[in-house]
Amino acid sequence: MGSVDRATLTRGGNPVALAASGDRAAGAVSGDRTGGTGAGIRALVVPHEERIAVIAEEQRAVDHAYDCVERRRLGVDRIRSTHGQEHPDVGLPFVPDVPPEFGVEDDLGEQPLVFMRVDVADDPDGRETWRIGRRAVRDAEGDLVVISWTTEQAIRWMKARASRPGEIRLRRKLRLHGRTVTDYLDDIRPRVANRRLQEVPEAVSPAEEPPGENADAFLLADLDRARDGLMRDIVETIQRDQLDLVSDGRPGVLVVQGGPGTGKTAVGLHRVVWLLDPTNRGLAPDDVLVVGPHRGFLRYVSQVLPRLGSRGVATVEVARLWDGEVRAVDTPAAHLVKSDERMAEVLRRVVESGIRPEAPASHISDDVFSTPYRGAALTLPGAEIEALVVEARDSSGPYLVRRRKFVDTFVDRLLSRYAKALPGQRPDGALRSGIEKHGRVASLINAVWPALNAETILRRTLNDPDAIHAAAPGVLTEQEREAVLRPRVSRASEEPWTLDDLVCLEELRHLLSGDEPRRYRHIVVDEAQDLTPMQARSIARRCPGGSMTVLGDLAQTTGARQYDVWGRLAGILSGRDGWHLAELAVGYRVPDEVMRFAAPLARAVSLSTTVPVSVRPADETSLTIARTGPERLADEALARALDLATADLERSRSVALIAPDGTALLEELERKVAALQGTVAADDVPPVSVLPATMTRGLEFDHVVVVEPAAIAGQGPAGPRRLYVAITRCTQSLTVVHAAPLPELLGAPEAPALVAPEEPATSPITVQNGSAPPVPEEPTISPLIAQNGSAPPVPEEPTIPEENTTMEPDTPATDESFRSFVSSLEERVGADRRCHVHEQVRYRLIAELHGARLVPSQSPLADIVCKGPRGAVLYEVLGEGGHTYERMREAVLRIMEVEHVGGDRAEHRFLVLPQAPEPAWAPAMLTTAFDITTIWRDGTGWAGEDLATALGQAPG
Ligand SMILES: Nc1ncnc2c1ncn2[C@@H]1O[C@H](COP(=O)(O)OP(=O)(O)OP(=O)(O)O)[C@@H](O)[C@H]1O
Repeated sequence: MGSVDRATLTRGGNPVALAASGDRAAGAVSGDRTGGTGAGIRALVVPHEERIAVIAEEQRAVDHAYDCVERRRLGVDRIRSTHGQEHPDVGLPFVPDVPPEFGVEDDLGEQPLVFMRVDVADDPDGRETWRIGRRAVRDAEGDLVVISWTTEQAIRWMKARASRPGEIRLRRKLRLHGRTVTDYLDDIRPRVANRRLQEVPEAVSPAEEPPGENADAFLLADLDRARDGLMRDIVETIQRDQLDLVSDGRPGVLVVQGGPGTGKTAVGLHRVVWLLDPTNRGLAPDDVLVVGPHRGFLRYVSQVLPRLGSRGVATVEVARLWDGEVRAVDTPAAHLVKSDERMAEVLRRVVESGIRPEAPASHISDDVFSTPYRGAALTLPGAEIEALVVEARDSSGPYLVRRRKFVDTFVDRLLSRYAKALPGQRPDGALRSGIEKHGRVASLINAVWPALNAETILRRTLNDPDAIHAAAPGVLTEQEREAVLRPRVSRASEEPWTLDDLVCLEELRHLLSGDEPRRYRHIVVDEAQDLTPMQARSIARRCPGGSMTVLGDLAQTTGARQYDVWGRLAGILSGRDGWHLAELAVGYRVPDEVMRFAAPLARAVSLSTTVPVSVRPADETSLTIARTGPERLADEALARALDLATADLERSRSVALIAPDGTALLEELERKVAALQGTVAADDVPPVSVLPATMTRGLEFDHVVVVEPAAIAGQGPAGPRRLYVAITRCTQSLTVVHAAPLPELLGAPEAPALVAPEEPATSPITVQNGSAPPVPEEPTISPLIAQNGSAPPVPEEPTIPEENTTMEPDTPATDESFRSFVSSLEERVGADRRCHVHEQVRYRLIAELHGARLVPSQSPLADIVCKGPRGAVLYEVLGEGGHTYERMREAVLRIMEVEHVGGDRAEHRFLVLPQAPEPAWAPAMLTTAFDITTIWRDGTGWAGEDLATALGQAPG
């Protein structure tokens, strides 16, 4: 037997590495590092020559694919040259798979053309082996050599589970460096062991692996690569749940909720490519619009679509969707009113109030409008004019279209009376037009139905208290009306238009003339949690078909407005096909340690969202908290950023310094970095960016240094959410440098397990270089963090109201043993809550109960208690692996202990499991024996007995 290169581990039944050649990919694999359960470990020993032979075979196939590309390129060049300079591309439509702008190699950049091989049994096309790549490639006979990853067939194969491979006999992931195959990984293999492979029988659970559990060596290596400030596509390592959303074929709006780094942006961009594929929706590039939060974000994602072969898709920064220049910023109060969809009603009323059916007295005498005109009179009774106005007003259509209707009928009536009075006159177009332009006629028209423009109306609404007060009754409160008023400026050109004003102006143009902005067949909106309702209305107008992909995270809202659930925004955005919500729950960016550090803050800022489980292995260098004096903040942060930027000798690592917006600290950092960059040659400039916290949405860096988080969190109601965004931008490490105490939800100063009050926390800066003054009063850094940078255990969640806790413990203070019992129980409950799965399930249920308009609460002992329409309910939640009978029995005991301490028994008691129980008879057993009911997570919903009671639904 040949030499052994690498063993393969399986997680959840999937082999995760095979025969890697000692590079980082395979080196990254271990059951522990990927957080796996260790179940089903299969050792697979691959002889060296076997590996060489496989790589050689794959290399031949890859070379052939590139040869075909080259052949096609020559063919295209030939066609172009035969059609002359003027119409070089006229014959190209007849060449299969030619991208709109030919040049596959250039489009791909460094990305490999081919990344997967699939062998199938009983293939209807009569072939056994297929290769999947970023583009389709055909050979000289027109046969497919590589199929595009976007085809239905490729997606089905990429999504297949190792435990249910279907027709797949072999699925081989390929790793290439340029055009060279360097490695491969077979994650579905022939069932019959190859005679050259020796397989140790596996003990694999047939249960499907939870999301993220199939993280393989290629994925982990990919996540570890240095970030150069530009996003890359993820087709080679895309995960099943992500691919499901990319290829979701349902009509309507698809809302993708997901915590930081769960791949929402990646999913949105890959979905665009999927939609453009002629075998899927076949949209043209200019049918699609991608809306991003800011220019930096658009730059960051700019390479992804071209690399995937999709050029010509418009991308736009959200604020640029509306015509006009933003000259000012609204006060928070004005912003909240003007961006609310009630503003659309106010504007509608302002516009309609322009129509005044009763002609003013100056135009009417003796109830008749009459004016001399070329030897006769133009006359019409006032009542008739009023009827014409009312009729046009009550018809459908925009203001100016209805005005035209009125003008036409009014002039027609004048004309016909006039023609009768002067029989020699021909009622032709010239006469008609003359009558319409006649001064008194035009003046009456303008008096009853003025020709308005959007700017004039909005200025009046915002400057004139009478206008807004007249339009707002029943829609805006007195205070809200006051909030939008601003002093009048004398010239329209000086009006301080804000972004919300520009959105209102578009709404007004729509009301006035029916003006439609450019329309698209599909719109992707990223960071959509920050859209205002008025912006959402306007975006919906751009997509009358209601086909959109809406990506966001409610916990990352950085604007003044926060949505508890997606329903409100999605309802505005969607059309007749409605909307669907999907959630991504696995994080691919942020290291586990940093995510845990951020988790309490995430839960505090949005109860309804799931904190992602990080697929990136824990690493004790991922998190550093450092305290220094206020005068040294900038220097200390910069020193740390530079250290990080230059620490990795093998590759350049990107670093972001994130500071509170609009502060002297931010300016100081910007100045210092600019000065530094001015002093070194371009090649030596460390890749350090300085960013205000509000400009970090959607971005990522290898290392992030967040400076003075308390100041970020303190910047208005959105501050804590901005801080959450800032601390979740890193792929390698987060450093927090602070002078002020850390915000409670980060440092958790009062969490007893973390703080040793008698021991002043030591700043690592002080310890390391002695440069910072000691800060003896520092109460916020846990010794745990200061010593090893690891994240604290998740502290007790303080945000859920405690009222309604019918089973609040009532400890008899005199009974020492009872107290010890209670504290041991609390400890066990606390330990459970440090399990991600436990907390995911628990918060999901809490969100569900809030959705049912109940007020769930928790205590140090009870996971959830809730007074529902069917009485008080106590829930005991189980974490990872909690679906076994043994764990369920333990949980029953826990319920009894909790009730014993509370001295009360709930009317309903539920066990809440993360997945379906095994064995299936367990719930019935527990109901019969203990009167405890079991429910569990089932995909994105719930299953089990008596769900109506469990989910707080009213009887009947
Ligand atoms: N399946 C995957 N394989 C490799 N990398 C992935 C995968 N999924 C996501 N990533 C990487 O994780 C990082 C985060 O992805 P992305 O920016 O799409 O997340 P997000 O959910 O939009 O994050 P945020 O909400 O913080 O903006 C990116 O570097 C992306 O390339």
